[in-house]
Amino acid sequence: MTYRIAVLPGDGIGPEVTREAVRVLEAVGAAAGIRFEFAEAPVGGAAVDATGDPFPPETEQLCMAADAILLGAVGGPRWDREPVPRRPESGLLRLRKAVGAYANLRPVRVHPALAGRGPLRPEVVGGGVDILIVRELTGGLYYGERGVQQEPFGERAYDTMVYTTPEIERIVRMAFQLARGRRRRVISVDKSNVLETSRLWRRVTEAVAEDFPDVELEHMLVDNAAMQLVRNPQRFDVLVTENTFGDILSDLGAALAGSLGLLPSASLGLPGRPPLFEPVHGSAPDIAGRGIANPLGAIASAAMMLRHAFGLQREAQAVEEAIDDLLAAGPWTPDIAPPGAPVASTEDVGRAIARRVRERLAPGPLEPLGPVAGRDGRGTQDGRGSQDGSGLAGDPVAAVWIAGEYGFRPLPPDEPAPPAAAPAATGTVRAGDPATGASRDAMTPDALANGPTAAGGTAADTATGTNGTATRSESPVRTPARRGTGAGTTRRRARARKGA
Ligand SMILES: NC(=O)c1ccc[n+]([C@@H]2O[C@H](COP(=O)([O-])OP(=O)(O)OC[C@H]3O[C@@H](n4cnc5c(N)ncnc54)[C@H](O)[C@@H]3O)[C@@H](O)[C@H]2O)c1
Ligand SMILES: CC(C)[C@H](C(=O)O)[C@@H](O)C(=O)O
Ligand SMILES: [Mg+2]
Repeated sequence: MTYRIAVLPGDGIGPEVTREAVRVLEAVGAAAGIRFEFAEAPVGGAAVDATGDPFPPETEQLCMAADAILLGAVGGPRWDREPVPRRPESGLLRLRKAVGAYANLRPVRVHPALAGRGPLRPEVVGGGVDILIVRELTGGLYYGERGVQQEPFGERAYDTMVYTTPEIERIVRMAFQLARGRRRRVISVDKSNVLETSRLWRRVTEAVAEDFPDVELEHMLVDNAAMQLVRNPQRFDVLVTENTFGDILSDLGAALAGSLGLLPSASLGLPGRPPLFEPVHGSAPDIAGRGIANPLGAIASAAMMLRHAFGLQREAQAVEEAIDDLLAAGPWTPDIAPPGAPVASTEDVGRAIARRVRERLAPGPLEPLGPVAGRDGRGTQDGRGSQDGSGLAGDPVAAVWIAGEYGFRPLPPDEPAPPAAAPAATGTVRAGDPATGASRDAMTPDALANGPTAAGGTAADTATGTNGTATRSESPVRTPARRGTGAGTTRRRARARKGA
């Protein structure tokens, strides 16, 4: 089995951290006998310089032919005055849209060794902060109509935030599914005291929650959420929110973790499209070229790729454990080094992780890895997919995604995950995989992106049954029995377990 990885290093520290992530993947491949095929292409400012386009067609083709995409970062002052189509960030937004990467998972954990090293007191961030930010990534302000107009008094600029029921439903549903593999708490963050999109967000979230009586739902206004994340981060398990709020709150999460350089992300998307993995940070022009960027966010993103794109649980766990070891014992880049400790380079850290990964995955008698629960609450006893060997059922993310491939129909709480792919060796969990029998056309990107159809239906009307044949079904979003609580309130709703 060969896994094809499109590598888009991008700008600034992007190439520096991506190099180390690739080094670690190569170590995984060599130690575990897995073949990764890397193909590099420019994106962002580098692509503007090379071709005049921040997301050139050749890069798009490479991405579409890949099993997964690893991206560094884009942007920098050099391109800040470029017109919008030539801005590096436009390239990233086009890439995310092209692969339909609507679900951006940004885990925020505070490693015990770093609890006192960030800006917050150890008593605030110690004691097990483990948050999964689920950020909607292909809608909202980022993709709404925008413009600048000349007026007699000067200029008038506008951006618009648009969300449709299906766009909200699919991301919220994924958040609930993910919560089931964790502490079963969802905090949905919005601004429903002001924004119409947020009021729709709340209504749809309430409706989706009806299908998850075993998961506790709380709504929180985004301004309060920012404060609560700093005051009491242990309170959060899964935080689901729209695009802009998720962008801002995840950088705040980085301050909890100790450094922006630590945070990884996985962006999962539409059937038949490759998922995207990138650190949360940007191109960090202030430290670019100095070899001191922290590569752990990029390396942890590679670990998420192993798990979510390829179903390689054991290998992902080996990388994550190597990161944990290193956070405790060093070497550390300057952003996380304890006072007085020698500081290491980006490359030193990458090499140290690669060495630890090789040791962990070396052939020979292995120590039992034990349950993997912890990081996102995923994993199984054998550390490689589900215990029945299906390779997917033990992984809530994969299961959710598969559910999505079948048309984002409601997955009733007690219903087992849909048929899983053949054993982990079959690799990718994307739809269209012959192993799953799923149709690549299970749900068209247009239907998902555009929401309600002219006929008044929703994208869910074209849902596809588990046998891969097209069926018509009602919209999975029901009219909520109870509406959101309206302006300015935060409400907690605890639900009893079904049948309990
Ligand atoms: N996904 C992306 O590609 C992405 C994300 C954010 C920002 N950007 C772009 O990056 C450029 C710079 O933006 P910014 O300065 O606001 O944000 P940034 O994330 O690049 O940097 C913010 C701060 O965090 C530090 N930092 C970031 N990554 C680090 C790492 N790996 N190790 C150590 N320190 C790290 C930087 O030195 C800086 O002080 C802009 O052009 C922006 O648009 C791109
Ligand atoms: C560079 C920018 C477009 C991007 C975003 O806002 O999504 C970045 O801030 C991120 O968090 O990935
Ligand atoms: Mg950001």
